[in-house]
Parts: sequence; C-alpha cells; structure tokens
Amino acid sequence: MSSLSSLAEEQSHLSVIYGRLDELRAQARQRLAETQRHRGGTKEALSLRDVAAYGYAERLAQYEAVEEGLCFGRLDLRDGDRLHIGRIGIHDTDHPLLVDWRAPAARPFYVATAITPYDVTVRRHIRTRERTVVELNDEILDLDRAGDRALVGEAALIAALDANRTGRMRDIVETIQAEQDRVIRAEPGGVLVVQGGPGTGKTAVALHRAAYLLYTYREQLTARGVLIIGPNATFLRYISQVLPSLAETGVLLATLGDLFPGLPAHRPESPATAEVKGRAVMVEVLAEAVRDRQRVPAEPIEIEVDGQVLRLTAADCEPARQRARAAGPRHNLARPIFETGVLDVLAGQVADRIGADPFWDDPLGADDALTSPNVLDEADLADLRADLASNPLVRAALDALWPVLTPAELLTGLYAAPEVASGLLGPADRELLRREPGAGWSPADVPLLDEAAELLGDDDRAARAAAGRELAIRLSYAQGVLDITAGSKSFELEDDDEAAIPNIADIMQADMLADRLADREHRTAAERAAADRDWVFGHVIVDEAQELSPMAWRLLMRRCPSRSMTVVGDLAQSGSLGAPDGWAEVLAPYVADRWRLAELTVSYRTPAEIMDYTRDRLAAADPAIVPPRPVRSTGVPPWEATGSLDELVARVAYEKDTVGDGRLAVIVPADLLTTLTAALPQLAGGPSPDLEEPAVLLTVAQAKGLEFDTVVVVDPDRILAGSPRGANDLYVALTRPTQRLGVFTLDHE
Ligand SMILES: Nc1ncnc2c1ncn2[C@@H]1O[C@H](COP(=O)(O)OP(=O)(O)OP(=O)(O)O)[C@@H](O)[C@H]1O
Repeated sequence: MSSLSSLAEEQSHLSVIYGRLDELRAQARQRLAETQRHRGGTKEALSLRDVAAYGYAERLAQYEAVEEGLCFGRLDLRDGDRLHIGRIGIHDTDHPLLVDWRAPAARPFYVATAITPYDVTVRRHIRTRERTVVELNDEILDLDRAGDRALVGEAALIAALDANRTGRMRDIVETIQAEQDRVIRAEPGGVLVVQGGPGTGKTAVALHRAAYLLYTYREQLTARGVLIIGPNATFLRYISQVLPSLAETGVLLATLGDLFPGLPAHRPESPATAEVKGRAVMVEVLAEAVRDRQRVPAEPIEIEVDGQVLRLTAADCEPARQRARAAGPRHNLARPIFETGVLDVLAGQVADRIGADPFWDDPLGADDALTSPNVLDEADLADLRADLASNPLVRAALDALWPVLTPAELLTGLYAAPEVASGLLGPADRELLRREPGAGWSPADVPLLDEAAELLGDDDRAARAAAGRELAIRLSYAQGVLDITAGSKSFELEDDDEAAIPNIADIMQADMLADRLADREHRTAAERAAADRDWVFGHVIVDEAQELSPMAWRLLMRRCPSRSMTVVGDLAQSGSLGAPDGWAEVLAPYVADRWRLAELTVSYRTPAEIMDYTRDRLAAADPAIVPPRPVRSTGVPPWEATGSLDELVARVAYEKDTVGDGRLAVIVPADLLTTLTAALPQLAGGPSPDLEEPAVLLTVAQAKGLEFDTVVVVDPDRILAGSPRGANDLYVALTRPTQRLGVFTLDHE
C-alpha cells in the first residue's frame, strides 16, 4: 500500500521529469522547424541540414514513444542517493533526473537481492497512469526480511502477468527478472543460445536485448542494423510494438520469406516439401543443377556465319567448359571464360578457311615459308572473335550451352526437372520438389534462392569498386562537416540551452554521417538492409530458432559473418519435420563448439494448473517434455469435454463471453481448419489473422510464439497423430493461455 506522502513525493519528482521531457521535445521541434525553414545555400549546406533535420525528427519520435510509463522505478542507495529508472535517460544540466534502464547504473534495479544488494536498500516500482503516479511497491533489500523470494518486484510482475492480453506483445522493461537480465546484457560477441520452455520470456528477452545492444553499442550497430527473424508475419505483427515503445527503430523484423528482396515468398506448401528443401544436401543439389546448365553439345551444333557452316562438337567445347569450371564456383562470372574458349574454336574454323596460306609449305615460296599455315595474325583473330561474339546465332548457341542464369531461373529449372538431383535425392523426395513454373515462392525457397545467388554470382565488381570510391569521398566530406560543426557549437540556430541539445558532431561519427549523406531519403540501416540481399548485419537475433532448417541457417550465417548472434528457441516446441536434436548440431558447422548457452527456467505466461495438466497430458506421448516452473497459479483448472460440433460452438461462445476484454484463441488441427472456419464464422482467421480481434481461429503452426487469455484446443489426439512431431505441436497448443484452457474432443460420427 502506498502512503499518501510517498505518492505525493513521487508525483512531484515525476512532474519535474515530464516537465523536462516537454522542454526537450519543444527544443527538438523548434530545431526541426528551423532546419526545415532554411532551404537555400550550397549543396553541402543542404545536405547538412537534411542530416540535422533527420536527427531532430528521430529524437522527437523517441520523446513521443516514451510518454507512457516514462519513469517506473527508483533505487535508494546506501549512501543516501536515489536513482529514478525509466525508458530513457533525462538530465537537468548535469544532474540525472532519470536513468535509462539500459545504463549500467540501472542494473541493480533488475538484479539486486537482499543477499547481493549492490548497495541498494530499497527498490521501488512506480506505477503510473498517463502522468499520474497511481501505486508504489517497495522492496526492502534487508537480509532479515529477505525470506526466499526469488522474484524481483513480485507485485508489479504479477500485475503485468495477470493483465488482459491485447493481441500485441508489451514490453517488460518494468519487471525484467534477474535470469532474463543476464541474457539481455550479455556481451554481443559470438553466438549466444537462449533455450527455455514456453512462456519463459524468450521473445521478450530477445527484443529487450536488441534495445540494450543498440543503446550500449550504438556506434557499431546503428550503421549495420540488427536483424530479428520471426516465424511468420502474424508473429512479427504481434511483437512489432515492443521496440518502438522502447524508442528503438534500428531493427529489421523479418521472416525468412522476406530475405530475398524483390521475390516475396509467402506461398504455402506441405511440411514434407519444406523439409526436403531445407536439407543441407540441397547445397549439392543446387551445385548439380548449376553443373547441369554447363553443357557441351550432345549432337554437333551447326552455325551458319557469312555463308560458312561452323560446327561445334562436344570435344570442341569440353576444354572451354573445363577452363570455365576451374576458374571459380560462380557460374555467371565464369561465362566469359567459357565464351572465350568457344569463340576461339569458332574463330579458328573461320581462320582456317579465309586465312589459309596456299603456299605456306612451298619450299620455293617467299619469306613466309615454314612459319605459319595461316596468314591471319593475332589482331585479325581478335577481330574475328569480336564479330562472332556479336553474331545472334553464336550467342544463341552460347546461351544454350552456358546460360547466364538468375537464381529464380535456376530454381524453376530444378523444380521442373528434379531428375538432375537423382544422385542426391531419392525418387519420393524429388517428386516433392517437382512443380510447374510460375506458382510463386515459399519461405523454404528463400534459402535456396540465396544459395543459388551465391553459386551464380552477379558481376557487380565494377559497381562495388565505384561504391568504394564514393564512400571514401563521402567519408572525407563528412569528416570535414563534423570538424566545422564541432568548431562552431551553434548550428545555424540561436539557442539559450545549447548544452542540452547535442551538436551533430556529438551524436554522429563520420561514417554514420557519410551513410546518411549517401542516402538522401535517410532510410535507417534496417530499411536499407531490407532492400539488399547480401546486407551484413551488426547483430542477428533468431526467434523460434528451433524451426529453422540447415539451409536457413546457411543464409543467416551469410548475413552475419561476425557471428554476433542471439539464438532463441525451445527444441521441445519444434514442429518442423527436420528439427535438430540439439543446438550443437545446428551451430557446429559455423562456430564449432564456440557458442554459449543461457537457460530460462521460469514460465511467466502459463499458470501452474495448466502446466500440470500439460505435463500429465504429454507424459505418455513424450516423457522428455518437461514444462518449465510456473510463476503463479490462478486456481482455475483446465476443462475437458467431448461432443458434437454444435456443442463445441456453444463452448466457444461461452468462453468468448467469459474472456471479456481479453483475447480468445481456438487452436485446431490443420486438417480441421476448413470445417471449423465454417462452423465458427465469428472468429478471425485466414492465413494472417488479426490478433487484435477478440477471438481467433488458428492452427498450431500459426499459434507458435503467441499467447491469449483463454485457449480452446480442439481434438488434441488428432494434433498428436497429425505429424511425427505431434507431441511437440500439442505442447505448443496447450501452453498458449495466460488464464484459462479448455480441451475439446469432437465426436466424429
Ligand atoms: N519479466 C517479465 N515481466 C513481465 N512479463 C513477462 C516477463 N517475462 C515474460 N513475460 C511475459 O510472459 C509472456 C511470455 O513471454 P514470451 O512470449 O517472451 O515467452 P517465450 O519464451 O518466447 O514463449 P514461447 O516459447 O511460447 O514462444 C509474455 O506475455 C511476456 O510479456
């Protein structure tokens, strides 16, 4: 219970903090308006103003984002100091009014205990509504009163966990627990695997880690961006509000299907086909498909050039093919080598006819005797080759033998004729790949398209060299700009609170500014990365990582050569047919055993009653599944029922009424989706359901990573039997609720 005087004291400090926020906002707004008003001047001045305007707009957006719940905690320290903890850091001249939750000074808020208090005597959780303090919860970190409490800020935590769901994930910045904090603040280098059961906060932790890394290593990470991979578009929408609410924008949220720019890949396909496409052997299959497109004529090709018939045989072309293959693995880049070899052969045939010297071996001949049978010299031969190279018939022959291919063309060819992989895939697997051209791409195609792009290669060397030269020019220009602005603290504006608003030189390094100048639309790294297939990220976070195939891992590792990665998942929840047995199996090809494991052990989502039911229900199907320890109980046991479709409809209607402002999900076996969509038309559904609707109908695959106040699972035995990984699927379904679970078995007469 918060005393009135404490509430009033906190309120008065909070008002000071909000007052300062308002001032900062007004300053940023004024500076933005000023920079936008001055449009004249040199090109350099314009660029500089654009950069400044971008910086002020970004700052303004951050101030707006933190309005709600700006300050949520206080630490009283042994030396009498007090620190208020909040979403961003705010200073008043040189005195901190609010410490950013990610700053080292804020860490005790999440990890201090009575046993290890980090000089903290009291930890206070401050609950606010708009700009008003409504509740305070104090924890005295005193050994005598410590008890065996393992939770940090228990009251605030339980209030957050009990709150109704909204269809959008919320940030947990006010109640991060110690084991989660350790993951969030772990060093960014190397691969960190975060394993934990359902509801242990893996996704929440992954998102807060992104925010922490961007804050702590801003210089390294802003330029390259952070990539977060999620399982599907619905999940990405579900988590999309968390980072903006933490005032972070430099993150690209994407599914695997988004990672080949220009080729959207959202076509559904069978799990069996996806599994074959995800196998590591597909690297060899693709290499084979490429080799298959490097041909020599099965029958001699005849090409008529200027009345002369030239012939290309397999023996003529084989040396060219071997030279081109030896030159390197990239098919398109090797085409000029093949082309030169074939043109040499053809030019030789033309030369034999038009340049033959009838007297070359005439002992009485003049001074050309015994030197060469042909009067054409190297320059003539080069002309001949150039003429042949532009001849459409010759080009057509070259294109048939060694075509320049796009990744999509290579894959389309492979799917139309998968026999090319007969040494590597059995007949049933090859049939799973077979497909008519033009039906669109699936997520499992993306790693294959990416692999194909690597095998084929774009000849972008000239473009890269030009980009390098341009970067050097921009860098030196940007450094000049920073030198000038650092020298003159006032940037085109009069301001009496100069110290409060950073100068560009304070907030940007030359390379960042150079990047901004290069990109006149001022897109963030994340936005630019989304359009660039081989963009290399500063850090990659993979959520639901247990679902990724070996081919998907290859793609992600290419996007992160530094291997600065956070891999988040739960092997026991994997529904993919090719799921790995352990993280070592996944990571060994890339980092051997140089990866770290962190485990999350407490389930925040699912109450004890549902966890107990889940453990018992799955004990027979898969004893290896051990649900995590729940943090709370609701006193409401799950219900089970069997009945007709009408009875199911009635049960769902009852649960929908009961859930009130919360959210309800009905999770069904994939093969019943059509029937139940028709029977429950009031539920939102479809391939990408709107989770903000009060009630939704989902398959297990769609429900992965999500949560709802109430869940009704339909036909659990059918889910169990529906796939070799049925126990894992049922585990996912049963652990989605935060409050109530119902399990309904349909009478299938
Ligand atoms: N420290 C915390 N404070 C408040 N809420 C928390 C905390 N940790 C986790 N939660 C909440 O618990 C729920 C489950 O978290 P999350 O979805 O991140 O778990 P998960 O491990 O990714 O689950 P799954 O494996 O099922 O995808 C979310 O509502 C999240 O906000």
